Amino acid sequence: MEKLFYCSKLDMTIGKICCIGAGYVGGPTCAIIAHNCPSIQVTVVDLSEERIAQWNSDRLPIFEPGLDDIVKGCRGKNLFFSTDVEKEIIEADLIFICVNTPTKNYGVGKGRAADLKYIESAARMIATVSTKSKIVVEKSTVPVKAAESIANILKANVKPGVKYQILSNPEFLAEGTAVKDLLQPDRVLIGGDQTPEGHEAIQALCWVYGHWVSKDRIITMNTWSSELSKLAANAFLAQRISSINAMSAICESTGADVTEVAHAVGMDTRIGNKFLKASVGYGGISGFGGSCFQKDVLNLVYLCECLNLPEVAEYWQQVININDYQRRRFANKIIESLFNTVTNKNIAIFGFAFKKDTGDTRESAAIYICKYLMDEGAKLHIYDPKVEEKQLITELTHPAISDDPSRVKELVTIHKDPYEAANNTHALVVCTEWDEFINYDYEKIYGSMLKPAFLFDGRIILDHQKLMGLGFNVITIGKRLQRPNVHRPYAQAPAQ
Ligand SMILES: NC(=O)C1=CN([C@@H]2O[C@H](COP(=O)(O)OP(=O)(O)OC[C@H]3O[C@@H](n4cnc5c(N)ncnc54)[C@H](O)[C@@H]3O)[C@@H](O)[C@H]2O)C=CC1
Ligand SMILES: O=C(O)[C@H]1O[C@H](OP(=O)(O)OP(=O)(O)OC[C@H]2O[C@@H](n3ccc(=O)[nH]c3=O)[C@H](O)[C@@H]2O)[C@H](O)[C@@H](O)[C@@H]1O
Repeated sequence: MEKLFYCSKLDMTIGKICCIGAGYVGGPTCAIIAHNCPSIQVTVVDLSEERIAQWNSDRLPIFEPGLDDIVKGCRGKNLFFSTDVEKEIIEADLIFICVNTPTKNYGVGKGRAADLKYIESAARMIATVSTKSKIVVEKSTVPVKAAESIANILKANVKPGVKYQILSNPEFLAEGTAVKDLLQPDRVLIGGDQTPEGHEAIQALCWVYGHWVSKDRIITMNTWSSELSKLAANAFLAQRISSINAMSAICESTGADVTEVAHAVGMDTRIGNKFLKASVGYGGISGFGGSCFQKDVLNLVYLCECLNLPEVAEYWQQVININDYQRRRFANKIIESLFNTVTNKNIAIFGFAFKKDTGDTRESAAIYICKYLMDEGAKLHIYDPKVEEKQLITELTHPAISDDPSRVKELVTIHKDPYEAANNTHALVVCTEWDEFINYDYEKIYGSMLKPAFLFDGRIILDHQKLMGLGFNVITIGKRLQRPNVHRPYAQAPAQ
């Protein structure tokens, strides 16, 4: 049996880990810890009975390639899912706070600041029930100095003999590749107090990750640097996507091809090709989606404003503005191409998840494309291989998307088969880069559509020349396509 890590300053051994929040991060992260650390008992708790029941069932609440096998391999041995939040907190030596931190939709900072109410309630719960010392690890993405608030809540309510150390350990996994990202992380980041007690807590968490991550990939620093590094990393990634999307607009007006531009730029080793080529291929449609980029960049903008750094806030706000612009631009292009009206036209939507290999729809570009088309009265026929019907309807009937749920019902049909979705439509819009879309029988699809048949490839994944050969009018991002053998001169700059 492995010797467990003993923290002399807190007088405890790391034998039990509890994770508060059984979501996209808490579930996979703890499954990987349990898989790699058989001597540690890991329990993931959540207030949602439905979510915990799903984690304990054959159908996990989230789709992540490779996750099923890992969960099934350790569930019931050293990995548990429970709604008994209090009991698990009491027993744990180390607690991950992995709750959601959405953008605030009320009060001060509405629409920009991170809503920390779930973090605070988790911290208060720990403070209320703990009867022994603990290391509390902030894994949720938070504004800088949030760990200080957690520490203040814990210390203000501390029981005699109980001590706490607070660490920041932000998560960098991406959905769809969570298992790979967790098993082979680029880096694990741990921030803590620069005191002997803080260093020991940092070492305890390094020991946990050290079971499968090599030492040179585990970096430690002060808490505030760690918190800011997470926001900075997401802001840099989002900025790259907005940069290439801004270029895509120039490409469409000049005859340049954004794929070629991204290739040329990305060959510079100082710049690198990641999140450039993909941004054209994956994010081209309408900028970035997903639960985090927008929320975290907005969170950074708000932080800058609070710190009285308006120029810095404005700089990062532009990343969001370009993303919004890209979304709108693509929807407008669909409407313009369809002879400036989509009212009562049938439009097939291929893909609703915010990226491939996930069923997550949060902030998905497809939601906004659907919204803009529904606003114009288009009839949508949606197909996604992983998104559940209930989830899809919840997104489209959200008050920010539609103020009339009955109208959504009238305009939207959800299909289980892509060929059915495309049948009798005026246009087909690819919104997610699912691999299966590449190999469909487009000849069959073309044959079943109304003519002229339009195909809008928002992810730049299809063979455009082949599709045009079949008869489709193909429109994509960052490139003007010409029908084979048809000569169209480039647009000239407007006359002075
Ligand atoms: N989704 C992602 O790919 C990534 C997310 N993050 C960050 O990780 C955090 C969690 O994100 P997700 O897992 O996506 O969120 P999620 O919404 O999927 O999961 C959060 C869970 O916490 C539960 N919860 C909230 N308050 C609770 C409480 N007091 N007690 C027990 N359970 C509670 C909710 O019921 C929910 O199931 C966020 O801060 C996010 O920014 C970081 C990296 C990647
Ligand atoms: O904090 C988070 O939540 C996570 O956010 C992103 O992960 P995720 O949102 O799951 O997925 P990404 O692969 O980053 O894609 C985000 C969005 O950007 C788009 N994208 C991605 C890459 C690209 O080059 N261009 C582009 O538009 C995707 O289509 C998607 O809509 C980061 O990649 C993770 O490191 C981070 O941990």
